[in-house]
Amino acid sequence: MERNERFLYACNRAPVDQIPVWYMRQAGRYQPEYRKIREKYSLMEICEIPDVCAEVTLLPVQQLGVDAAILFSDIMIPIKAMGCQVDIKGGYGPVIEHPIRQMSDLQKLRRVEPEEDLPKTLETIRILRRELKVPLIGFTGAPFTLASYLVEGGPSRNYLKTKSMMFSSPELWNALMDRLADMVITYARAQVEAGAEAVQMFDSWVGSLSPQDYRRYVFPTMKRIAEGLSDLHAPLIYFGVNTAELLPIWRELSVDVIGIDWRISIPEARNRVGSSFAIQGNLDPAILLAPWEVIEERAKEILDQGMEKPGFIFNLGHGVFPEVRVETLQRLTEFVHTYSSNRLRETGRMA
Ligand SMILES: O=C(O)CCc1c2[nH]c(c1CC(=O)O)Cc1[nH]c(c(CC(=O)O)c1CCC(=O)O)Cc1[nH]c(c(CC(=O)O)c1CCC(=O)O)Cc1[nH]c(c(CCC(=O)O)c1CC(=O)O)C2
Repeated sequence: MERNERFLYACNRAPVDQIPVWYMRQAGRYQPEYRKIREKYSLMEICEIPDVCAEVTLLPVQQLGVDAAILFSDIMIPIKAMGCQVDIKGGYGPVIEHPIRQMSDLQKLRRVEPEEDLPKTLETIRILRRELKVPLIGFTGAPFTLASYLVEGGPSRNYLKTKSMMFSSPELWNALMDRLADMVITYARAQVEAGAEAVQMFDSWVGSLSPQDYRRYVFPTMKRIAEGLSDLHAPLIYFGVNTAELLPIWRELSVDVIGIDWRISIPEARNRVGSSFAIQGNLDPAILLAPWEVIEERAKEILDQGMEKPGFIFNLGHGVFPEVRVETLQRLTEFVHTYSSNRLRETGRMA
């Protein structure tokens, strides 16, 4: 089986000869080469220069030998394209100059026309499609997580302003979610048309909601997005942090892959979502700072559980920390491939 096939086979729950692996934030600050590029350009500038953005995206594919590339971008890039002033402050995160707090603020978020509003992103994808030997994953933030930045004005611990809007002004909340959902659908589709072969929706902070509130305030929007993208010929991955209690609801969404963090085991995640999804995850990224023996033991555990059923993609439970060494991820990638191909062969489950 070719290196370029494994990731998409696993997304579709088809048997593979070794477990595919990629890492959230696989291009970024932990790489000396990225830090060097950042001396010259800001994150936003990298995303605006297709050659540089493609180079940054390609770097971990060449360096680590992962089975998929993820477009180098940020969840806030399309928000900027919607006309909202966004700045990304180093070591802090996205900052919104005029947060969305009332109905009239929604005018700041116009409908996106990707070919006009995000031409550099689409051009980057077209370059990557020509240069990559593995599939390219496009991505977008999901409405709750995007709304949390838009309403809070920046990163938050408790999402108090976001939840206040949700609970106290449901009409405004629904209008905001609707507008973001339209963007997600249009943007995901444009990325696939430009050459992305899968799309991951980052709902990083949705685990801050109870299952009842997720059901009431977020699920209808996610259902509309998943249905709106059901004709996309590219697997849809839905990821969030701390979502163990939400998985029984995610079961009702027509996505292909569910991304989980380290707070739930793979067998338990499979119990909760059922057998019609592939699973992606879920090494605690903090473990990458531990001695290799610890990393290997945990990776083995995850692979043994993941390989129990077809449809498993090795990843972290969240993004790579800037403190991680490149060599650690190189060694881990090699380990995932060799250990899983040996085990799949021994157990007769190899494609
Ligand atoms: O804590 C917060 O709320 C702010 C987080 C933050 C965001 N952009 C940011 C920061 C500052 C920072 O990472 O230090 C700013 C940001 N985005 C990114 C980087 C590069 C890096 O982490 O070293 C950085 C650091 C900026 C820098 O270079 O100085 C790039 C980025 N954003 C994102 C991705 C997609 C991915 O993870 O694979 C990627 C990487 C794509 C790739 O590997 O090619 C998506 C993103 N941006 C963001 C979020 C929200 C949640 C989170 O960060 O964990 C998410 C989704 C997620 O990771 O769960 C918001």
